Amino acid sequence: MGKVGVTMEVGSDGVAVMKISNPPVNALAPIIIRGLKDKYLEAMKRSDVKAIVLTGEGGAFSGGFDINVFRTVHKTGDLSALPDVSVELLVNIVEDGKKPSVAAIQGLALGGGLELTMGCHARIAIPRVQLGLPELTLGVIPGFGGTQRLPRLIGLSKAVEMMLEAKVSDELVLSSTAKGLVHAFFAQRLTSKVPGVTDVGLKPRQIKKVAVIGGGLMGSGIATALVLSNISVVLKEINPDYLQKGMKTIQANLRSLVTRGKMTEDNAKKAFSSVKGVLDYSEFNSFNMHKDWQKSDRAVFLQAVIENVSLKQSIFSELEKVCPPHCILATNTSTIDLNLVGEKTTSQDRILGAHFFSPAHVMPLLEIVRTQKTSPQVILDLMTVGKVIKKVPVVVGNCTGFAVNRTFFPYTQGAHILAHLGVDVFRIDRVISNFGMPMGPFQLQDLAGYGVALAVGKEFVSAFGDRTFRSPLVELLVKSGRNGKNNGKGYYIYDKGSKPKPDPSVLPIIHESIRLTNIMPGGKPISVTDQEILEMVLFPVVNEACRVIDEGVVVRASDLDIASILGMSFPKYRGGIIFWGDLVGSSHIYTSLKKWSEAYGSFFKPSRFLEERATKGMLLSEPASTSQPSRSRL
Ligand SMILES: C[C@H](O)CC(=O)SCCNC(=O)CCNC(=O)[C@H](O)C(C)(C)COP(=O)(O)OP(=O)(O)OC[C@H]1O[C@@H](n2cnc3c(N)ncnc32)[C@H](O)[C@@H]1OP(=O)(O)O
Repeated sequence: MGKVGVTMEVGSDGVAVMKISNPPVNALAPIIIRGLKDKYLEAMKRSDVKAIVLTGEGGAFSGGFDINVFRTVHKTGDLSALPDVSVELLVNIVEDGKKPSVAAIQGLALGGGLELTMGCHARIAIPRVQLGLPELTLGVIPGFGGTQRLPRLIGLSKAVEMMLEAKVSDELVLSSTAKGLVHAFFAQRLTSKVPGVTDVGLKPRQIKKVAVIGGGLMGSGIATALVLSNISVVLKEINPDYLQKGMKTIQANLRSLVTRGKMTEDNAKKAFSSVKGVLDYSEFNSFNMHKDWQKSDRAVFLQAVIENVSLKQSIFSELEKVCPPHCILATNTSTIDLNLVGEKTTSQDRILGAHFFSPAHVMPLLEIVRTQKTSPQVILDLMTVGKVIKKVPVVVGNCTGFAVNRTFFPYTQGAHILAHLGVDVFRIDRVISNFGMPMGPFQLQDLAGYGVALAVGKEFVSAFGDRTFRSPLVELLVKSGRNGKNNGKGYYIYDKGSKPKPDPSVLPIIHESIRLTNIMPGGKPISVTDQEILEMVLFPVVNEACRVIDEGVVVRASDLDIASILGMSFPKYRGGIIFWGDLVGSSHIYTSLKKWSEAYGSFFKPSRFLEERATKGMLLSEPASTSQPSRSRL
């Protein structure tokens, strides 16, 4: 770890080279800002200094203002922790200074880092530097004068305006949006720290090749993600037709990136040429035998076949016979128990789940599911593959639905209960999308297809029967010839080229389901506000998230925040499901759920963890005290 501070060396030519040092990205922490001020004042005073070159240590200029300070301000509400950089340092000292400053940029200059360069009198950069003002992604605006200088690159006469800017910036720092986004920034980085895996001195091994078994929607999406990051793929299918279909899907995925200007034709061709289609395992035993490979290199065998336990079991048994013993055996599954999948092998230590979200080459989350037997090295290796292919890997324990699907199964359930209590499905969808989800639960069901809803529903009924709402609605929809977006008819009508439109002809089917389930109190629709609709859909999700934390399915509560943002598109600016739950307050969530469980049944019953947190007035995100027995599945 380099020394944190600002250094200055004055050459015989009268140029003072000032270097910001705060590894890894030279964030502008208060100590750096103080250092800059001191060194600048010294440079201005010294007669041997004629000009200043401002740069950063270790290959980067600066990644911007230290985001940890925002966190402190969010905790305390005290804005005085924010130093006055825009006027005091940049206008009065740097810009107004009598000696010229040149910013020498390498690596990156982001946010406050870039604004610092704008305050200098000139800027020089090496090619391929990363420049940007990403403040909005944290819910704040460039607060060091960047909004003024960037358009004009001059700001002396605009000092007053800049101060007003500074005022808006201060207000935004305290907004719940900034709090949520800053939380998400750190929560995302924390997912890469997994106790017992990333802190025990293990080194990730290079993965150069992945065999993907199954070229359906998921398999071809995963293969696309891999070749996009230069990992070569052997795609195995069971017959030439399926194989050709899989290869075509990969090609189409790549072509759509070219069409959208995200990659060049040449690169797409190169990527496609690193997929090899095969129909048997004959190629697999030569994996890791390549002459260029180090002993420590590994290959991953990833099965992306349909959710069928015996099929997954037999594939792993076959793989165990044909592939070298140090290869990793992963399976893409969204719900199936991993202990079961590995049961018929003696390779449990190298078996783990790689749950990609569809479309796999687009969605950023990779849920890595470990069992009690998976070795830390194998987990670390798959985390590394995840990062290489630009996913955010979140390591979770084994249970039905793992972290994301399990936490979110009550989302659709709550919406269905409301519909059967007589609340309009389109109103429910509107309320939920106004909250910030990209679409409501009914439209989401249309998008995922009813086959998925029925299959996943069965898994949850058998695992969590005590809190599953069973209704015949989806079956009735299928019987009436609807299959959601797949066939253009669901709760909504899907006409090519136009937005989904609510379909009034679905209402009689819903009424039939209401009649069959008969849960409306006194046979009459309940009357609820939009706020109650929101809470009746989302509080059960928070409740299940509490169980997931309590059972140790996730390393820490904030991992669920990231999993909910990246896997379920929970609004990032709300910080994730647990962060939002804490903003709302465990006590309000608990009392509401209790009231609804008395009125509408056990689906709403508050979990033990929620009850305890509410009673003790503790945050849901607070780690359990060490005196409590560990129930971890990790
Ligand atoms: C008033 C001003 O206008 C306001 C501002 O300047 S707000 C800040 C604007 N700057 C930003 O938003 C940049 C945020 N940082 C990033 O996008 C990325 O970290 C990056 C592109 C700089 C580097 O990415 P990458 O190489 O993948 O490394 P990454 O893991 O993200 O970061 C490395 C470490 O630096 C930390 N870090 C990065 N930027 C930071 C910052 N601005 N403040 C504090 N810590 C920061 C990360 O938390 C991480 O810490 P960890 O190792 O303890 O987890």
